[in-house]
Amino acid sequence: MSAVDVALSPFHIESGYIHNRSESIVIYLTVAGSVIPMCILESDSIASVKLRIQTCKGFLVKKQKLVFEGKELSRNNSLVKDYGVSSGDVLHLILRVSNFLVVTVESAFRKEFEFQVDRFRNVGYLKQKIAEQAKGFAFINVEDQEILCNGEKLDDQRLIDDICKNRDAIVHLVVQKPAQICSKPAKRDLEIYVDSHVNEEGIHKKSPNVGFPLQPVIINPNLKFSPAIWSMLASATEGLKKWKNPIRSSEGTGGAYFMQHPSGNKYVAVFKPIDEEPMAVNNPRGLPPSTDGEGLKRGTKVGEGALREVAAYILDHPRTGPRSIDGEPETGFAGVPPTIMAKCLNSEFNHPHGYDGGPENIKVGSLQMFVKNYGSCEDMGPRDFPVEEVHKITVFDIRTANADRHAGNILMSREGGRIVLIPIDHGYCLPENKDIDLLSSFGWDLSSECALTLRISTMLLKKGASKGLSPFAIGSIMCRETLNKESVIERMVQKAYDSLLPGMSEAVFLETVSKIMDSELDNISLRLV
Ligand SMILES: Nc1ncnc2c1ncn2[C@@H]1O[C@H](COP(=O)(O)OP(=O)(O)OP(=O)(O)O)[C@@H](O)[C@H]1O
Repeated sequence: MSAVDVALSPFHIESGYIHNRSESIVIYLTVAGSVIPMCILESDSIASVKLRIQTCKGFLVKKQKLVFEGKELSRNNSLVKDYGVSSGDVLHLILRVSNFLVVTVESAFRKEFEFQVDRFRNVGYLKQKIAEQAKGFAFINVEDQEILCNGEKLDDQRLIDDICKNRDAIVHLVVQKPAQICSKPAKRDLEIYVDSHVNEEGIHKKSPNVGFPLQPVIINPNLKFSPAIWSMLASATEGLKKWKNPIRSSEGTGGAYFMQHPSGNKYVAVFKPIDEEPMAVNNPRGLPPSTDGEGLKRGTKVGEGALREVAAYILDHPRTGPRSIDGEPETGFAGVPPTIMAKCLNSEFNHPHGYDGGPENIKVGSLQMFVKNYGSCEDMGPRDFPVEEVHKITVFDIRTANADRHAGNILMSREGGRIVLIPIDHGYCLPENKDIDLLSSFGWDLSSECALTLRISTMLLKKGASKGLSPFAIGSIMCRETLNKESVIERMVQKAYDSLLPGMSEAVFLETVSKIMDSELDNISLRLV
């Protein structure tokens, strides 16, 4: 049964589940265009609600994101009532679904090989992958392959997602010529079993691509891009010219598009348009637009995600120090992939009000280099992760007060057999702290508030490390234990703010934070000994 099938039937209220009827409430889950009533208790934790969704609907807990009134219910230990959810409320369920399908190639007698393929690729691409994968035991040219489904020959342009939508699919591969080079007996007919995972996405739109060169948004004309960034831009532009359209990722809460290499064989970049961010007007996941401008996470603003993505790359200093304006070296300490601001015009982006190729259809967003990976850290236990790889990301997250780090936002790659972790998705770094927000009365505007967050986070990282605190201990200082209990860092900042006299400068404020932090960290170190 597919995700879409299960989403259509309402939840049954199991006998025995509702112990205290006075506390029970009915909420409505919206998922993949359907609305599902669900009976829960106000005292249920978010974790248990997600577990019930998994039990009743089959969506894995780790693939679920629940959103209520524009805020993600991200704290699994918090209760439904902590988030102010009450009877009759509507919760949005966002599912993170893998883009990849497992393709198994079998001969009449046994399994031959297995590989992964993106569900939004076409049959022509599947043939290329088969030719590549089959090299070890037989030589199968792309042009000699015919792929059939239910006796019908499949056109090269047909999307793989179309073939196995909502179900596993078995297609037949017929190789026209006998294999020419083979280490094992040649196979004339191979059966391909395509294992389809759930898919909540709609049908991939095929519409004409009005050519428009992808362009970097240049704010400082003195800034030079590194050769790697130019090459990413050139490949993605060439790909668009060759009608290799952007492909929307089935993962994530916003619109994220894979920009293709001109060969159509690989991705070169990920483009995230500003107007498709979570809670933005053209969000393709059906999340309602923000009513107060605040994003999915506290302290972030809708439409600033792309800027934060670019900021994350710039702030990820190389080991030698801050990157110079000529863009070199391109890799920073934590390995955030090179990211720039860009604009692009393409019909494949989400245009709910229509597409005519006019200037109003141009999208501005972050363009990040695509990193070849073997999935995210969600797909693997942490035991094999090198400690320094974990620490480099911890250091980056503490400095930028990143509000959205989870295993799904760290990709896994390999360099010479060693696991390398790549941090992605930095749309929620440098949040404005609500308490620091109060400081705007002293004349600090948005950008200086973000800068202040960065300064205080960096101060905490430096002082914490010099006092021998572990990354976990430092990270805990920045996290709230419960939804409504301020974190230790929030309390320190509040204390400094309370002791400020009108008219005092930012330098004096930071000096006060520094003193408070020293004494708090000494206490924490003593408690940990
Ligand atoms: N630089 C990259 N290289 C390779 N794949 C990437 C890269 N950036 C993003 N992706 C892929 O695209 C998917 C969607 O991106 P991402 O998670 O950043 O989107 P989002 O809408 O901001 O997500 P979220 O809901 O987690 O905030 C990711 O799951 C990942 O598989």
